[in-house]
Amino acid sequence: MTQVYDRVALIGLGLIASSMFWSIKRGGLVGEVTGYARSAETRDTAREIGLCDRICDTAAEAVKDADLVVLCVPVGAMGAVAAEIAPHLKPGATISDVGSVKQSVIDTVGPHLPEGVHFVPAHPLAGTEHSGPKSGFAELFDNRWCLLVPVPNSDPEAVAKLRALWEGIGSNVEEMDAEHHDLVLAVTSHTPHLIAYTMVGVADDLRRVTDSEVIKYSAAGFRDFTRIAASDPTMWRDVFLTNKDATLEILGRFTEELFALQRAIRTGDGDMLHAYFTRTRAIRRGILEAGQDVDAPDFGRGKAAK
Ligand SMILES: NC(=O)C1=CN([C@@H]2O[C@H](COP(=O)(O)OP(=O)(O)OC[C@H]3O[C@@H](n4cnc5c(N)ncnc54)[C@H](O)[C@@H]3O)[C@@H](O)[C@H]2O)C=CC1
Ligand SMILES: O=C(O)C(=O)Cc1ccc(O)cc1
Repeated sequence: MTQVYDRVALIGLGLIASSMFWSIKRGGLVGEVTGYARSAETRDTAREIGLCDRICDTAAEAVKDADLVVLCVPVGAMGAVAAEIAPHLKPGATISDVGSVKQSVIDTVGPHLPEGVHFVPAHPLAGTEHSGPKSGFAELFDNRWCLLVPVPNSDPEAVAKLRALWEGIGSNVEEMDAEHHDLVLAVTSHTPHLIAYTMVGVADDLRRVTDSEVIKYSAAGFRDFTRIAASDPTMWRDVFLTNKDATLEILGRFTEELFALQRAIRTGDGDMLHAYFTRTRAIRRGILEAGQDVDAPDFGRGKAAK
């Protein structure tokens, strides 16, 4: 595979940054990858496991001379990290991110960036419930979507290079505007996570069902909820605080539908329930016929998947 960038800096060394590093290495896509994490413990762990070609003790040192800087921290921390690194960015460098919400990143990172630095926000639609520098693996992004969300003045050449990197990493790349991205993700990822958190909370509150019974008798649906509800609390707090409007919009629609189903159960309206479940079954079958494997444990699997 051909090299896309000479030097890339990864800021925040968790699941996404570590997976990016291993897949960049697998593909020989970058000359040198530097890394920075704010905690000394994370930097030590990264050095121990060979994560990044060089781990730096300051963000300034990590981004110095980097052609691409990728912010891999929770969405709520993006602005502060951008302010810290901005004075040290190389003129002509590209700055990107992997945050799950895009308008907030554009609003909080954009104002800190100096003239001559290209800003191309991005979001890989792949992840797990695990976090930290040891949780990454090279195959995470294979055949998954990565959405690029260029800002109005994003340089087309900078966008094309970032696209080449994500394609080299194994993803299918598409471009989308931030508002649309945040609404789509509220439907496909953010609200489902909130529902999983709620369902696990409800089971935990049910004193009649002991923990061991919940685990012993949990069928696949509830198990999937517990996996999703084990996701990183800081990351998901930030997702809901920053994608507030779209999540509330989808949640409003969700509760309306839930009340309609609740009413059908109370009144014994079997026809309504049957018609509803027939419609939702057709949606899933439609997804499968379109060639998308929705059995994957996460949302947003790419077209090329089996
Ligand atoms: N976990 C997932 O499934 C996915 C996550 N994302 C996005 O990727 C980004 C990173 O997520 P993960 O790698 O999963 O998280 P993680 O929790 O594994 O790693 C986050 C890293 O950021 C650092 N960090 C946290 N707060 C910070 C702050 N205030 N200043 C500087 N560094 C800070 C942490 O120490 C850690 O090194 C988030 O914005 C998330 O929304 C995107 C796709 C999937
Ligand atoms: O683990 C799962 O089920 C996921 O949904 C992974 C995920 C989490 C957050 C994202 O922004 C994108 C993908």
